[in-house]
Amino acid sequence: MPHLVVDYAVSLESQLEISTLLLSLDQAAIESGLFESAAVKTRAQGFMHYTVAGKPQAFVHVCARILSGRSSEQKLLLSQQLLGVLASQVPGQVSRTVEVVEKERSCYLKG
Ligand SMILES: O=C(O)C/C(=C\C=C(/O)C(=O)O)C(=O)O
Repeated sequence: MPHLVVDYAVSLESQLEISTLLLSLDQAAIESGLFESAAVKTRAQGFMHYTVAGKPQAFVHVCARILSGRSSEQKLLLSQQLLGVLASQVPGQVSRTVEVVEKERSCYLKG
């Protein structure tokens, strides 16, 4: 399954419902047209200690772990759609970042 793994500053929990954010990211991944809706997995982990540029600024980072073989354009579109969710749902002075990481198709196993 494509895995959407969200790291975030726990301070955001006072302004943001993380479960809602995960549902929106899940929806954006499906709308990218790259995945079966049943395949997308999301999870989030809050961090208490963090810095951005040496300051304790809040952050949210999404790592999309997808099977290898998509084009650069497809991966960029996915990143843009996920970042759009962060831009619309995460308020304030927050570092918002997205990356796409490929899982090697030949050794991705399911049990
Ligand atoms: O294997 C599948 O087709 C579905 C799947 C993972 C798919 C991706 O990660 C992807 O399409 O990038 C799965 O784990 O079942």
